[in-house]
Amino acid sequence: MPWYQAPAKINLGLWVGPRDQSGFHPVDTVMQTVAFADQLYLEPSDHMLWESSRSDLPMDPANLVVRSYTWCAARIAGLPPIRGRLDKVIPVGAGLGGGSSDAAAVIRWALTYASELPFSETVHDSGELGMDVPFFVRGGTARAEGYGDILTTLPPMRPAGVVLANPGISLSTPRVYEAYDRMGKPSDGEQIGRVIEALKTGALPDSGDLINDLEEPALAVLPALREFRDLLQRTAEGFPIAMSGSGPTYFILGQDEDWAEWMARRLTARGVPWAQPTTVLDSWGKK
Ligand SMILES: C[C@@](CO)(OP(=O)(O)O)[C@H](O)COP(=O)(O)OP(=O)(O)OC[C@H]1O[C@@H](n2ccc(N)nc2=O)[C@H](O)[C@@H]1O
Ligand SMILES: Nc1ncnc2c1ncn2[C@@H]1O[C@H](COP(=O)(O)OP(=O)(O)O)[C@@H](O)[C@H]1O
Repeated sequence: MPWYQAPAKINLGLWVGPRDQSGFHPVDTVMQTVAFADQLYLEPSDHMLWESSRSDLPMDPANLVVRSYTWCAARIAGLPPIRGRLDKVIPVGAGLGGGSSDAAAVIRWALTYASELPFSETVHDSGELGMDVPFFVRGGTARAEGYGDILTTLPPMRPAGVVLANPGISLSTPRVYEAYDRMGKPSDGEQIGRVIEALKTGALPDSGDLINDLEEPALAVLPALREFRDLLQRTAEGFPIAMSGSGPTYFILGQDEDWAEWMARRLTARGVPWAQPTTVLDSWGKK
């Protein structure tokens, strides 16, 4: 099957610790894939040929899809050249992990040529391409600790509707981490355990437990985001809401797909530039 889905993710709580000697910040987060996804057409070919649906995201060596192929080719002897096309729908620089997910889709394709490569080791090492990549190779629901490379698979989250809401602006992840360095004070992190407990009982997490230690830094980098967040909170009327990753996308959780479509229409009517209804997605692609 030449089409691979590269789903977006949301962070159901994101604790961030101070930058350490590695130059990175340790994290503790629960990540969840959603059905809203980039599509990648990947098939073996006799020569390399890349295409992108977006002219501002060319398939050059800076593209995570191309970097991921190069990374795989260095590990998998005999990996054939690839004919690949990226149909990009996930907003770029949105905290939804689109680039990392695209990279992981290429790894999933490449692994079909590498039955001798230990899967867990490859998943772990793929963190070299980006902190969220190991999670996306597996997908579903997982806790990511360390620098995203210590993954604990969690039971699939209950089916739920999700609305992704973005102000139409992108945010640079390194800039948000730098703002955290200037102002950051991590939460105590206990909320992550409570999110996991809620998920295990089939409940949606409480808003109060959906902490994100990068939210205040993101608001410092993009002060206009505060007004956007307030509008979303008023419109969400008590449904769990939080910022995903380094932002600026927020997500709101509700019961099902119909609810998500209703909530997205409500947000659009109130002037939200991009409100995307979707659902949670387990690692086998079930909504
Ligand atoms: C914030 C998170 C949470 O899931 O997701 P996104 O908002 O990107 O989706 C991740 O930590 C995004 O990690 P990653 O995908 O590696 O970030 P990139 O955009 O590649 O930016 C990399 C840069 O961010 C900083 N960085 C990243 C991860 C980390 N644990 N500590 C860091 O300090 C470093 O400056 C690094 O050079
Ligand atoms: N295939 C890709 N999709 C999205 N962004 C990419 C891709 N390849 C490289 N990038 C670069 O990666 C950075 C982060 O992208 P993205 O994964 O969309 O954001 P985030 O880390 O906020 O979830 C952007 O600067 C973008 O130019």
